[in-house]
Amino acid sequence: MAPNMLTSVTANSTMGEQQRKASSRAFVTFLAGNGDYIKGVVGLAKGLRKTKTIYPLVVAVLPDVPQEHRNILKFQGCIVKEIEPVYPPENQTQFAMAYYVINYSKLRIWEFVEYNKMIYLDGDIQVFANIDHLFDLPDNYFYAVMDCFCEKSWSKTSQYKIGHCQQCPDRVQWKSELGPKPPLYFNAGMFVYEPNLSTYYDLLKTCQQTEPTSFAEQDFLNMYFKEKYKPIPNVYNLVLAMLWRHPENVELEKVKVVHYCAAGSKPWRYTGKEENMERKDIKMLVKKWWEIYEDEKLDYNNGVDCFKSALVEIRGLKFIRAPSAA
Ligand SMILES: O=c1ccn([C@@H]2O[C@H](COP(=O)(O)OP(=O)(O)O[C@H]3O[C@H](CO)[C@H](O)[C@H](O)[C@H]3O)[C@@H](O)[C@H]2O)c(=O)[nH]1
Ligand SMILES: O[C@H]1[C@H](O)[C@@H](O)[C@H](O)[C@@H](O)[C@H]1O
Ligand SMILES: [Mn+2]
Repeated sequence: MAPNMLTSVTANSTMGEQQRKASSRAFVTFLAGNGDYIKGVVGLAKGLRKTKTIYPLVVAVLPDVPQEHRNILKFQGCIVKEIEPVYPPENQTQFAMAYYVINYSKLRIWEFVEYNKMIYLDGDIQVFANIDHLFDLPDNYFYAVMDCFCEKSWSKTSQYKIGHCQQCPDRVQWKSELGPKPPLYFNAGMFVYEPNLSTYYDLLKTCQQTEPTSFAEQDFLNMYFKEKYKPIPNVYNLVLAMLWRHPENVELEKVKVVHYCAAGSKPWRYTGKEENMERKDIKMLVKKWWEIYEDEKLDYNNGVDCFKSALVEIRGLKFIRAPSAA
């Protein structure tokens, strides 16, 4: 007898509850341009599937993402939503990376009010263990992982210049002559938030009244949400530089979410030549990303999965596993 049997069950409250939650929550990522970040997003979609999340992945795409790439995303089960770019006010700022200017467009994800709660993940993130429980954190906060200030990308900041990092605040303490101690600062590659139209309009308005700075929308979001920010453990967004800057703060075997943001660490561009990239732990994490990206079993199976979800949606049907040898 076939191991998987389709069995009709009356929708019970647990299932109804599950479906209600699943339709009001989603992961969301952001894609711009026709370059290779599409690979990151495909890898992320497959990684999330591997964790057996019950939530979909929405991809907010800028108009410059080609149709062919949008089709690949749909084929991977993603919900593709086009957003308009957001431009910051003009000034002379040199962003830490010139392309960070496009990241202001991320502010559009507050507009996705068909969802009550979302988890934003950068395209250069991989999720190795289920994080659905983060959707159950109390509402009205902004949850994210604290950043590290020790890499060269921070060289223009006072923190970097004096050697102060919030990951080990006692090594070099903040100097009061530099002004009041800055509030905790999060990395904006991963956060839990609630879409909301009044927040959305206010974000856009405030953004237009705020001078752009090195870390673009990441600096802006830190400023905007400083009262609502609640740090969560770094297992939910391991910024790779933590491995060599603050190894005492990392328990690698417990890490659920890896952010390949260090220079040279994007798995689809990895050569191993840049500083720190020859490390064993980095090689291992890059390999793990590739194993997910190349695993065909993790591709969204249009034939079977679409059929299953349509039935569950329409008829309240549920799949149960029949005894293997009846
Ligand atoms: O050509 C590009 C460049 C970026 N992205 C998207 O934008 C995200 C952010 O870019 P990076 O991941 O390269 O940026 P970092 O991780 O170095 O940057 C960090 O700082 C940035 C400051 O703008 C953002 O806040 C970003 O989310 C945060 O993780 C990518 O993951 C990807 O989803 C694209 O789609 N195409
Ligand atoms: O957004 C940046 C980026 O990801 C950098 O690579 C990293 O050095 C930073 O800590 C982070 O804030
Ligand atoms: Mn990133």
